[in-house]
Amino acid sequence: MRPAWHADPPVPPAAVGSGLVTAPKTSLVPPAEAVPPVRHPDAPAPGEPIGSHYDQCFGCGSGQPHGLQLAARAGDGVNVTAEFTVRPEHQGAPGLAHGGVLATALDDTLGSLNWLMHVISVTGRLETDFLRPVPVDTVLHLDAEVTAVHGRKIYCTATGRIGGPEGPVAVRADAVFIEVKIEHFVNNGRPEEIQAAMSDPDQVRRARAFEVNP
Ligand SMILES: CCCCC/C=C\C/C=C\C/C=C\C/C=C\CCCC(=O)SCCNC(=O)CCNC(=O)[C@H](O)C(C)(C)COP(=O)(O)OP(=O)(O)OC[C@H]1O[C@@H](n2cnc3c(N)ncnc32)[C@H](O)[C@@H]1OP(=O)(O)O
Repeated sequence: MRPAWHADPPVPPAAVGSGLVTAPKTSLVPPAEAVPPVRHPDAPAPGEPIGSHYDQCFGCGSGQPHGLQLAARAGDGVNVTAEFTVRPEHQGAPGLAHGGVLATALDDTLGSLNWLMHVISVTGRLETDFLRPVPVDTVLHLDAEVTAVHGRKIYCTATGRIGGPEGPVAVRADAVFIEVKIEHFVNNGRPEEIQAAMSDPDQVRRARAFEVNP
């Protein structure tokens, strides 16, 4: 007799309801009608630290002891640089950074481009290439830039180098971020954290920085 777990006949997969799951993926190559990004007049000056958008952010928040504590600085275009030191808590294999952690470093660096355009956006697609292993204690030198904008879609790219800011590329990513309103967070975040964020004057000031967007 066949064991109970042996399905007969094979069951077809359930229909997926979400349009996003069944829709073709947005290309990471900007369409011909895309326009170059514009540096906002109130963007941080070149070299200025950008600071964290949220102190509990796993990527850049100072309130996350196991987080990446990423420190980004504005570039002179619509670009940023950042450093991340791989710590033992970031391992995937013995002595090596976890790939997901490296993807987080790229993602968060790309997220800090929001401050250069004064647009709030979230990651829609992130495609990552892992080119070299990254040992614990390595400083990952990141840079990210917006390449084009099309409607709410922000096309951007990031690299992470090891052995110095001009060292070999260990990881890279292409991404599409999607512009959202502050309500995206207020309506979707867990109420406890949203309440705490809204009662924190520093957090409110950071969110307000995005309100004026000519
Ligand atoms: C007071 C409280 C304050 C709290 C907040 C504090 C500070 C705020 C300031 C800054 C913080 C901002 C960001 C954080 C920064 C860094 C962290 C690192 C980045 C992240 O870690 S962030 C988290 C991961 N991320 C998500 O959690 C997204 C989940 N997702 C969704 O929430 C929706 O899915 C959404 C909104 C993405 C889209 O939904 P939607 O309904 O608005 O979009 P819609 O369908 O209208 O599409 C419009 C056009 O975007 C294209 N499009 C849509 N989705 C796409 C996709 N996935 N890929 C490629 N293209 C896509 C369509 O194809 C169409 O294109 P077209 O116009 O050409 O037709």
